[in-house]
Amino acid sequence: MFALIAGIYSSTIPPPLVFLFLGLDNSGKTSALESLKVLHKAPGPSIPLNLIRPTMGVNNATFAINGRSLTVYDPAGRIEGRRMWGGYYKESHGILFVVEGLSEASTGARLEESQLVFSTVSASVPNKPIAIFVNCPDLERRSEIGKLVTEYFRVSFYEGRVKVFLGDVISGYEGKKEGAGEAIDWLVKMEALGMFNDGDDDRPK
Ligand SMILES: Nc1nc2c(ncn2[C@@H]2O[C@H](COP(=O)(O)OP(=O)(O)OP(=O)(O)O)[C@@H](O)[C@H]2O)c(=O)[nH]1
Ligand SMILES: [Mg+2]
Repeated sequence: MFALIAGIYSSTIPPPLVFLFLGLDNSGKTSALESLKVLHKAPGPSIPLNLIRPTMGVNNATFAINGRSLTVYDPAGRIEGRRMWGGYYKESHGILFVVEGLSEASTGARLEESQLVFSTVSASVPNKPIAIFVNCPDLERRSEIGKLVTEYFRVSFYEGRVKVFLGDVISGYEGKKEGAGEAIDWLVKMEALGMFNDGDDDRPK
């Protein structure tokens, strides 16, 4: 009887959504994750911004947004770490791609490398939503850098599958839904609407 009730109960609870945080090393993936844990009151401690170190391997966290449970994987962004990214594509419902929007990092080789990595990721997951979070603490230059990334990453080419969000991670730590917070809400909404669902049967529904 207990097994029957437990079975009925578990069949009414949707499995967690899975989101993958990608982007170059030092772009702010782990900071974004930790700020989202604060914003959404995730169980357990969150790491303060000044104690976050480069990721070796993969971080993960599970928390809820509007009652829907979600799991985030946050792998290392270094070149060696990028090799493991592909192992998470299939089970992911969407991707949050972080671009470092510091003035000096948003031009030249770093932006070029970020765009190249982004285009490889978007080609590898052709039917899943990708939120680009431009992590730009410089409020005055934020919209200019956001426009630059939008054009350079050819966001309009993706016809709604890719969307840019501007902000920094401090706002999440302060409980404000801006940048990464809005990006993750958009990913949840895209999944709820069944947008860009590639019908991958192995992925949790
Ligand atoms: N002040 C400030 N510092 C930030 C912000 N975002 C990231 N940082 C800092 O930037 C550094 C790199 O951030 P991480 O979150 O470790 O970057 P990552 O993308 O996870 O890097 P890897 O783990 O190496 O792939 C950390 O020292 C953060 O404290 C921000 O919005 N404001
Ligand atoms: Mg990290």
